[in-house]
Amino acid sequence: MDLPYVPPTRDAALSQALAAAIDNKTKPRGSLGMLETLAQQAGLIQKTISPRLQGASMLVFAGDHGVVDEGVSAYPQSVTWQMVENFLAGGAAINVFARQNGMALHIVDAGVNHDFGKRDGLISRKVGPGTRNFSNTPAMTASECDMALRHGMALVNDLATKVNVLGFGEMGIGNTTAAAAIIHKLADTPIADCVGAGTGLSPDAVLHKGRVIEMAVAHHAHVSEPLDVLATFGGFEIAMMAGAMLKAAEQRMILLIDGFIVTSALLVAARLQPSISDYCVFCHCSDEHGHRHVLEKLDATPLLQLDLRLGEGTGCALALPIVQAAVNFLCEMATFDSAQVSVKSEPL
Ligand SMILES: O=C(O)c1ccc[n+]([C@@H]2O[C@H](COP(=O)([O-])O)[C@@H](O)[C@H]2O)c1
Ligand SMILES: Cc1cc2nc[nH]c2cc1C
Repeated sequence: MDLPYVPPTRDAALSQALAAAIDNKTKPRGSLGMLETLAQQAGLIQKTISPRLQGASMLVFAGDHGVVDEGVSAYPQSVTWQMVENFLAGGAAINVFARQNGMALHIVDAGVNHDFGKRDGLISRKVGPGTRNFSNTPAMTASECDMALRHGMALVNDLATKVNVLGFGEMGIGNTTAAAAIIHKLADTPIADCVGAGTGLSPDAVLHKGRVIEMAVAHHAHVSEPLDVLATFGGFEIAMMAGAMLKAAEQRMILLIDGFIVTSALLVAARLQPSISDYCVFCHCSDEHGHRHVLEKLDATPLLQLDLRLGEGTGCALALPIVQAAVNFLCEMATFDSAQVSVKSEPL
């Protein structure tokens, strides 16, 4: 399959022009901290010293996981479709935060084990009724994985003319187990550092979850290529996100990365197109045990630390105003010249 090419955003001359524009604003040098880094990043992504946010959308991908048969989640699989209904009714946390911050919300059925029928507001891209249990068989076939990636790319193609900021969220009971296995394989992170409580497992149950992953990884010991790892351990929502992310970066959008599961999809994309990280804002560090470790492997500095562990893209919706502030200060703040403020500090 032809995957999108994602070029690095590196541009020494533009970077210098952005730094000069940022330093000319009426503030002590560097005093807007990470907002300055974000302003630089947005400028490099959009190839301009005056980046603009045209609009922001949130894509929430839902999928089910056969590995829940091993008792790896605190909640039953039916919660996946029930939460999709909640998204459609506007009552979930992501609905509240997206509304608050003016993000259009799109809910995608990537592979939920439920027949929703034809529903207003639900984007139906069901690859199958959930993945297979990866303890004893690959979660999906190569062609299912391919289909999920393609759907993700096509969805973003349709959005690319309308918005230039895209948040990624997910819903899927069992998906922290899939994400942990992917991260272990692709970031070479020890299983113990990838496994966490997910929706709220007890410490004993977390140990059991770790053993399930250990045995599955041993069963599929020969698997190592990113797309094979994705097909063997992933979920339809994770694969669709990976495709969507690659297309979004190709289209030079700003990608808002949520928590543990979204980062596992990004890791797959980054193993295929390493420069994709240039386009990513890592919105928060999740309370899920492994997130900190994978962020470190990606050399990513998360914007927020709020002890969230919900998913749904909630971290993206909460971080969006910070990204907006970064772009706004660069475009709207007065310069030392225009405001006639002295550039040099007084000698002490
Ligand atoms: O985003 C995160 O960091 C995160 C951390 C823990 C849990 N979740 C959410 O919880 C669900 C997966 O948890 P689990 O225990 O069923 O694997 C799934 O719907 C995720 O959106 C999300
Ligand atoms: C209720 C509930 C809501 C969620 N949202 C994302 N993952 C979730 C898991 C549960 C269990």
